[in-house]
Amino acid sequence: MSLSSILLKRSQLQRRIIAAVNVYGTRSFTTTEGHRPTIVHKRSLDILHDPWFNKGTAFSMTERDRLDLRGLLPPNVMSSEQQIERFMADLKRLQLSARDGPSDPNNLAKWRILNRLHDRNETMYYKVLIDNIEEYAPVVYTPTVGLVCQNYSGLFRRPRGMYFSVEDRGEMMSMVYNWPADQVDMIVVTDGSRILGLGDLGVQGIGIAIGKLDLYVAAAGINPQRVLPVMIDVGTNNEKLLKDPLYLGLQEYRLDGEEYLAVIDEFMEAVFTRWPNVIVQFEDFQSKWAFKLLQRYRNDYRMFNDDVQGTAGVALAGLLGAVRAQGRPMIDFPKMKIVVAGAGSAGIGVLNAARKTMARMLGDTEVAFESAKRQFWVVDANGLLTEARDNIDPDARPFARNVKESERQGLREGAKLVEVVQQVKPDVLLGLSAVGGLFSKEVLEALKSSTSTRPAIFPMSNPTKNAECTPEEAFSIVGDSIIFGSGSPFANVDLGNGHIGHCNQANNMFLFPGIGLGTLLSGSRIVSDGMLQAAAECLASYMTEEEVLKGIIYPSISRIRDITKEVAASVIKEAIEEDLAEGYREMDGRELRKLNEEEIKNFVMNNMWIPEYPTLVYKKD
Ligand SMILES: NC(=O)C1=CN([C@@H]2O[C@H](COP(=O)(O)OP(=O)(O)OC[C@H]3O[C@@H](n4cnc5c(N)ncnc54)[C@H](O)[C@@H]3O)[C@@H](O)[C@H]2O)C=CC1
Ligand SMILES: CC(=O)C(=O)O
Ligand SMILES: [Mg+2]
Repeated sequence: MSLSSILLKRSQLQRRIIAAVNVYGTRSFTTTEGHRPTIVHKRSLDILHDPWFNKGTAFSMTERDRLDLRGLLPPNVMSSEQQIERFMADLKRLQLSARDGPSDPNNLAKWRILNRLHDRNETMYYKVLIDNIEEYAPVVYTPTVGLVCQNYSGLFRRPRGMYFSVEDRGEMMSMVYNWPADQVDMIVVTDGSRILGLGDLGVQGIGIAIGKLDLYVAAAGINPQRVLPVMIDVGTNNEKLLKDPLYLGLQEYRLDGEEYLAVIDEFMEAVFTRWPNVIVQFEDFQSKWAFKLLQRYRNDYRMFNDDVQGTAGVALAGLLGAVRAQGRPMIDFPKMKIVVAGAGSAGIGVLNAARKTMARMLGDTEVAFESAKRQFWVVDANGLLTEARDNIDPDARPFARNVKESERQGLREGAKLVEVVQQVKPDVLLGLSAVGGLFSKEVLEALKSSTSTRPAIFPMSNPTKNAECTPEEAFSIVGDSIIFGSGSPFANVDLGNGHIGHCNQANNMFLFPGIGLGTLLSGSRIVSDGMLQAAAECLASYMTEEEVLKGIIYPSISRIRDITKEVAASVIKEAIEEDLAEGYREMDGRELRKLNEEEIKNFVMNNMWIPEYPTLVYKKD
């Protein structure tokens, strides 16, 4: 369509609006409704990106179908009045200070500025992000992404990603074609049911999928044109959102049981039909579904669950780092006593991975596997988990302590965290409970009697406010020699004696980009346990002895591209060893098998997207 005809169409539209205003006096810009339609020569995202034609969330369902917009907007259709109310509420909120975490009160304002750049110029956005990753990862990712999700109704401007809702049942197979890209490498999908430690945020959880994919681009060099954030809106059980007139999602209770599964099945079938080589990362699904969906799909689709599997690998690397930091060999790992607070998708994932690793180190026998579980004490919302507990969650059952053994240790079913720490004197206290401040003064005091020379404290819950303790609390109460790793970033602590207390970031961001990239480039049809184990081992051995002895057990985020390259190469190597590697593009499985370790790393690096402007030329269709 020529520029002059666009301008003509626009001036026609303008005239019609003016005429409508003249006829109806004070009526708003929706007065074109019911009149002769405006002919547009665009569809899909092109309409949403055109300020003249875009109506955002006000596109009716029939218009969405007519214009190939289905799935490109949150499901709740809003009136123009509601849109303005939402905009004004957000504008007013700007006047309140957007405080998030102790370190930076302006993070939400920074997010808005970065988000506007993201909408205008993706290359520049990613260049800014990559070049300043240490400063802006906490803005596009945890902790600020949590605040963004909580305020998403107000922050929503230009849609990003796809929304599949209950209302789309039976339509998903065709809807996926509304997405403009013929190639999609990476999807991050959430149903919004457990966003970080913030609970059920419904459709607003799309922010977490966007934030994770930002790291896929920044860390793994996945081409931003080939990523797709997805929100599956099956309702919400968040009472506040159910009553909020400005909420963008479906205002009904969450679907459950077979009906829920049918929606996720339909989504998986649709995306793998259009993009057979895509990798789907499941993110922030409530535990109840996280494990079930993983078991349901992992043998048939290229998918993994980041909270269960990515977190497990990162925690395992931290646990092994804690052994090394004591100057002990890694093989001492099976002797560690570990208290885990939180038995949800993340906690159970960590427990399973750590137990398996211990068993492998002890000879990989049934007996070793059985005895390894005795190294763990699990405390959830109901206290210490023992076999005396009613209705134990099947995924947690293997870690329930024997009642008699516990009594001998002075512990009973439901014992408080502080009692468990007092009696067990653990080497490691790890939190995945989502309860801010759970590692209270009393708990940390109790940890002073740890039998370890360097107790490790991992308050891994996100965002910052949900961390089980701060580094200041941990170092000041337990002592200068501790190892500290938190899910969200904290600044190092000045210990006041010329020494620095190092704050590691124990976050799955060090693994998921490499797992995704390695799977993509290996061409494996599944993400195997071996590939995940290889990723974790690579991270565990990445730090030098000297760094580890200083308490630095994870890399700085400024090295995230390098660690991601290493992790991806390990994943590819393992896929080759397991005979799963089918290759990527011109590098088919046979060629891939010929590469040595260095060549695999070069192959990975050469396939990482870098933010540079390409030269553009125009060619008529
Ligand atoms: N650092 C990282 O890379 C990651 C951190 N996480 C964080 O882990 C947290 C938990 O995630 P999920 O396991 O998926 O959540 P979840 O809701 O499935 O599990 C939470 C668990 O904590 C327990 N809990 C609640 N109150 C407790 C208390 N007072 N004492 C001890 N345990 C208590 C619950 O019983 C439940 O077992 C979230 O904050 C999330 O942000 C999750 C994945 C990765
Ligand atoms: C980091 C992450 O995946 C979470 O907190 O859920
Ligand atoms: Mg997560």
